[in-house]
Amino acid sequence: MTLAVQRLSRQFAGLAALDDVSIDIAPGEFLALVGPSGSGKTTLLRILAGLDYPDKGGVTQDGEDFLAASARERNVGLVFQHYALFRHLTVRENVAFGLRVRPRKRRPSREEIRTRVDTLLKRVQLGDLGGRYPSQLSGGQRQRVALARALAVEPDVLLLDEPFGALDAQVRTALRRWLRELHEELGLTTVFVTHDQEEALELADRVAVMNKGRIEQVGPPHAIYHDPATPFVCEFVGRTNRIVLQRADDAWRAGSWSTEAGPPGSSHRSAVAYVRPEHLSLSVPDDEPAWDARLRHVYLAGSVAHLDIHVPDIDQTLEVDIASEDLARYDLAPGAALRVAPTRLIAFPVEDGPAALPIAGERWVIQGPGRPG
Ligand SMILES: Nc1ncnc2c1ncn2[C@@H]1O[C@H](COP(=O)(O)OP(=O)(O)OP(=O)(O)O)[C@@H](O)[C@H]1O
Repeated sequence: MTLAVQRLSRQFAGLAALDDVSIDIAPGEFLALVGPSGSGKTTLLRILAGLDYPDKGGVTQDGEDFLAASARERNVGLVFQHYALFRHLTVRENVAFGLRVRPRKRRPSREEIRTRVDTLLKRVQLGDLGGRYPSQLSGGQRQRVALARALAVEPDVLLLDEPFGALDAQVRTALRRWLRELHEELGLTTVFVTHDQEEALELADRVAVMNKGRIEQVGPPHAIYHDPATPFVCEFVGRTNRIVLQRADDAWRAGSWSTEAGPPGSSHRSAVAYVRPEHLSLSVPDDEPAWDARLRHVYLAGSVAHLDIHVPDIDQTLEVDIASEDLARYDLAPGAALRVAPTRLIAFPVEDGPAALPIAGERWVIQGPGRPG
C-alpha cells in the first residue's frame, strides 16, 4: 500500500513547519527523514501518525483518504525517542498492551496474545526478560521493548522518531543494524526520523533531506551522498569542503588551481563548489594544476586518516581523508609541504552580487583534475 503525501503544509504561529511537502512512500520501503532541528521531520511523522493535521494538502493510502481515518484505524506502530513504556507493567504486559485494549470483537484470545508476545520478545532478543519492569532494563533494551510493543498490533506502517536518540554511540550502531534486519524480515513500510545523517545513509532505502519545512532532495543513500542536488544537501550530508570558483575566460579558477570544465553555454562568473575530503588528491602529476598546501594536523581514525591542510593561495583549511596506511607513503608529518587538487567537485553557479545566491536548478559536476564530468 503506497502512502502518497501530497502538498502538505502546516503552520505554527505563522511559521511553516511543513511547506508544500509531497512524497510517495512505497510498500515495504524504509524511508529516512533527515534534516536539522526544526526542519519539519517530526511534524510530518505526527501527521502520518494521526497526532496532528495539516492546514493544506492530504495523504492517501492506495487512493483512499488516509487522514480521514483515526489514529487507531490507520494501523501504524509508533516509537519515540523517549520510551513511553508503562513503568508499572512488566515487559510482557507492555508488549501485550495494544492487543489487550482492543475492542472485544478484534481482541485476540489470551492464549493468542501470549504466543504473539513470546514470538515478539524472541524477535527483539528479549525472550528472557519478559518478567522485568522497565526500570530494570538498559536504554537499548527499553527501546527494543517499545519496538516490540509497536509491532504487536501488526501495523502496516512503522513510524520511528529518533528511536535511538538517547542511546550511546555503540548501542545505537548495534541497534540500527538490528532494526534494518528486522525491517527486511517483516517487510513493513518504515518511516524513520533522525537528525543523524550517517544513521539515515546506513539504514534507509531512500533518504529525504528536509530543510525549513521542505524536502530538498529525496533519493537512495548513494545518490544523496554522491550527487547532492543543492548546496544545503552538500553541506548537511557527509563532510565537505566549500570552495569559491571564479571564471577566467574558459577556465574556472580557485587560486592556482583551475579547470576548463564548466556548464556549456554558462555565462556565470562565480560558483560555489563542494569537494568531499576523499576527493582531494595528494598525488597530483606535475603538469596538472594544484594548490601548494601545508599539513596542519593528522587525526587518525582507524583505517582512515583525517588531515587538515592549509592552502595559503585560497586562504582556507581543507579536510582531506586518506587511507591510514598512506600516511607513511606520503611522509606526512605536520608541517609537510603538499600539492593537492580536487578530483571531483559539485559546483553551483551563483548570482553576481554580494549575496551570491545559488541559481536554482543549475549545477555541474567536475570529475578528475581539469576534466569535465
Ligand atoms: N506544537 C507546536 N507548536 C508550535 N510550534 C511547533 C509545534 N510543533 C512544531 N513546531 C515548530 O515547527 C517547526 C518544525 O518542528 P519539527 O518538530 O517538525 O522539527 P524537527 O525537524 O522534527 O526538529 P527536531 O530534530 O529538533 O525534532 C519548528 O520550528 C517547531 O518549533
